[in-house]
Amino acid sequence: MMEMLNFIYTDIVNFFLPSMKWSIVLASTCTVLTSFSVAQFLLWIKGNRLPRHGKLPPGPPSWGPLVGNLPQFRTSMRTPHVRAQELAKTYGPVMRVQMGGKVLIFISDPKIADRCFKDNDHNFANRPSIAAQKYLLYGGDHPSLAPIGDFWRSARKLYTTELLSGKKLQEFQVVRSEEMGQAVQDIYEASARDASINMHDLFTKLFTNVITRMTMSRRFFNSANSAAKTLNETDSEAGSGNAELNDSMGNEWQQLIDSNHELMTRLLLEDVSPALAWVDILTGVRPRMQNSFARMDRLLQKVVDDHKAELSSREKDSENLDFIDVLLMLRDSSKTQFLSDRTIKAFSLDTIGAASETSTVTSEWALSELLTNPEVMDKAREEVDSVVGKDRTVLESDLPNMPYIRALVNESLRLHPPLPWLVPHTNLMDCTLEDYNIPANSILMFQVWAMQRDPLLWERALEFDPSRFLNSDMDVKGMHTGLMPFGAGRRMCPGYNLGLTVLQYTLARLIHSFDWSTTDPQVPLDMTEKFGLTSLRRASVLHAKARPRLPHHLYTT
Ligand code: HEM
Repeated sequence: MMEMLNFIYTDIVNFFLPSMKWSIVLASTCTVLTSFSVAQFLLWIKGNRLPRHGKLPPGPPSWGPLVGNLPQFRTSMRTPHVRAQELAKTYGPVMRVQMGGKVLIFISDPKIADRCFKDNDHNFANRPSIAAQKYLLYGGDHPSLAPIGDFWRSARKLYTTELLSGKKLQEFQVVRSEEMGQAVQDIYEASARDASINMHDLFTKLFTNVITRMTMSRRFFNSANSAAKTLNETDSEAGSGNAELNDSMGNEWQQLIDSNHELMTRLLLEDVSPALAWVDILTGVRPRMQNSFARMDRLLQKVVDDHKAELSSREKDSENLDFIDVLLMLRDSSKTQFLSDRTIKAFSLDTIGAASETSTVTSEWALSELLTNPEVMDKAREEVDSVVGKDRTVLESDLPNMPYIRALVNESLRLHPPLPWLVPHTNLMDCTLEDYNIPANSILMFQVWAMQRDPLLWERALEFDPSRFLNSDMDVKGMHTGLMPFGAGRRMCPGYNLGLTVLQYTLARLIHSFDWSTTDPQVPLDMTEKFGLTSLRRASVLHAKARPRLPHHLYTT
């Protein structure tokens, strides 16, 4: 019995994980089971605190307040988004599901989703909050977790003006070009050994380095021949290019990320009731979270302190400012009161978390689709060759002349949105949607994955065909009903321009520079999906082989 309950808790956690890394409510520990009857009672109260009047959305029959609808998802824990899509066919486009005392509302009709973002945007634009945010992250100081209010508005403005504006993207073009050059060189060297390349690792390094250089002028992943600083380099080593690079802090970062991911699967009973917070201390879960967070915080504090020192010694010219520099300068000029060291660290963590994994999984899926659809690869390569030729490499300024590459990225985001339910939203107040009453504090799951492959909305919905976006005004920027991999409304991803540019540039360079194949061309590539911790990934990491197709000198940075 105990083991079964343990299992159920873990399942609930896994169910929530991908879109809700900060919203993990339940997990398995022995103490949880000891406190089970108390917890069950409290959850029952929470789960049943529904509005007194009005019709609730329909949903599958629930197995009681604690277990809720988990059994209906039990056989599909690796692909709960598919199960939710199937259930919505029975229960309709506004469906209620109960999990561990929480009410989840799944929305799978684009017109209804549209109404949420237009008519009810203010109410629906909040985020669920859980105790782990306080212990593992900077709580509500993360712009992406903050409730709608003055802090969130100011933070969003800073993102859009100081990190993600057209001018800033232009300024940091050199960073993207250098990091891409490094990735191409790494692939070239692997191809000389006929080695297969772990594309997930390659993309992770590439995109993490791009965003950490934009945010803090540091590379988290090292590679030879780079003039950029690694996370731990001192100023005197910076830019020498010959400095002996020490990866220990980069490694520590990776360990911390792994440890945080593991800790996020743990239950904090404080989420069930603040009165049970002491249990989390006894089980050791909360102290472990706090310890892991303290290490990450120290690392980020050092980066902030280094920036302060560089700014005060005027080592930096005004042309060369990263996001942390800008935030510190704004703080010093007292234009922005809320910018403490803590919020600056939270901003940094937020950008890395938001930018790296989304771009990584999208690129991995796009390359997988190209490998399974050689005719698409041929068309894309024809376009890139015709624009660039074979005597130079692709530049970002070539992208406006590459409609097929743009269409390729849109089609990848259509079939493989990295966040299949967006980031969960919550409503502060009771409201109605399609005549249904939506209780306050429901968790709203927008079924983007399902809408983007709905045969009623898309011709040949499951075919990977970028040409559907050619000569069409459809795009992925939150305006087209049924296509919103970046979300829509006021919580829409502020990094969509950077994301799209990086994806188009990466794919164009890879297609232009190499012929690609799977490790065993006789075996069809496995395209199975899996809910990862923070995104919808490939079930198996993509390994691929590359063969250079340009003159040798175009592969060295
Ligand atoms: C392929 C690339 C990307 C995809 C598919 C993507 C997707 C998303 C989605 C679906 C959301 C949630 C929207 C919602 O809740 O309605 C989001 C939020 C966010 N994204 Fe992105 N994103 C990408 C790249 C980036 C980049 C490069 C950045 C740059 C820093 C970024 C920063 C953020 C931030 C800060 C939020 C939180 C916004 C808020 O809560 O107000 N994203 N993203």
